[in-house]
Amino acid sequence: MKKIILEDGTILTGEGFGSDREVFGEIVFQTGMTGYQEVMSDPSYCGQIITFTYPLIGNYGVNRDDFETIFPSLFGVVVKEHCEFPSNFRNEESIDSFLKSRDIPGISGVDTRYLTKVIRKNGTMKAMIVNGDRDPEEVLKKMNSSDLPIDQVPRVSTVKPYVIPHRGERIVVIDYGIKSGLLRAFTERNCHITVVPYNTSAEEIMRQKPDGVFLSNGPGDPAHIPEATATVEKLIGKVPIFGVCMGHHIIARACGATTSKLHFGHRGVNQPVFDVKTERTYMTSQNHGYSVDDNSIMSTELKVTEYSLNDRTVEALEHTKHPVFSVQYHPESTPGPEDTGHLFEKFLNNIRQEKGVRKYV
Ligand SMILES: NC(=O)CC[C@H](N)C(=O)O
Repeated sequence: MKKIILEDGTILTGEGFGSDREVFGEIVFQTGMTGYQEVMSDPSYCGQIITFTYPLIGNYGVNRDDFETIFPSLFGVVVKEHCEFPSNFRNEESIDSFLKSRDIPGISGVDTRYLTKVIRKNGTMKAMIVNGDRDPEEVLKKMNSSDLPIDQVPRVSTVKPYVIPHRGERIVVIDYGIKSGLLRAFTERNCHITVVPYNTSAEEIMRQKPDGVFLSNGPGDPAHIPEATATVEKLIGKVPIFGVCMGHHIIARACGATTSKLHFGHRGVNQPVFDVKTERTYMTSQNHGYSVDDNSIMSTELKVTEYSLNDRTVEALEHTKHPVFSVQYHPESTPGPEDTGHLFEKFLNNIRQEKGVRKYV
């Protein structure tokens, strides 16, 4: 028997699966009905324990193709039921065996509907998955005196630069914890990619003579990587820039806007966003716990171009003077809808316009 114990005193019991280790992290919920493999391997979940709201997880197994990173960094998994005998032509292993091999603990048999309501009401918070015989009072005491990690980006960013060669546009990707899906979006478009660590200087980036700079997704609070903001501040006006999720936060902060923590975040694959110029609604894939403060945009050179239809939070920004834009959501999907894949073409168009070359069609 295992227990999941929340900072607010909520205790739920279940059966352990995956690694047998005890774990401490931030409890969040994810509402996607499919895509658990991509979610479990998305580096933006580093430091978090994910509650899947869909009641059956693992039914189509885990395959070799759908990983978003080689070394998953999420801290734990909470499910209603995990499937022990997956069935799919791509299936290679069960999520139990996958989580065991990566030393990530899970707990099943939990009333995830109730747990999600608790998180929705009280916000994301500290939590521990522990063995059933542990004294909850002791666990709570330990939890209250421990801090959640703040070094997630250094943990998941690449340590050394690497190149994915191609003949197309030369893109420097700043890696705050990049998903493979984003790299694939660029390689599919024949871009020559140089991936650099999160703390690479603006001078070093410009030395690569990039046609454009892409700022990736990544875990944790953007305020914890001030060096990234300082770098992007220097790059704005020198080169076209596109940012996604953490990259969106960094662009906002580099332009003088502020970011803050959401009560329970957006994590799922059917998050509607509204484009104020075209009046179109897009379904998007999202995974974030922070957002850009709308009222901080007025005093910057940015404008808000899209809003969330769920809670009116800022979903996209555009610079009014330079070819710099960003989105809060994931245009690469994986998992989720592909409504906004055209944003990669928009970035390449910005690059070609800067270079005076014909438009990308
Ligand atoms: N997916 C992301 O890049 C998430 C950005 C940031 N870590 C947040 O939680 O808001």
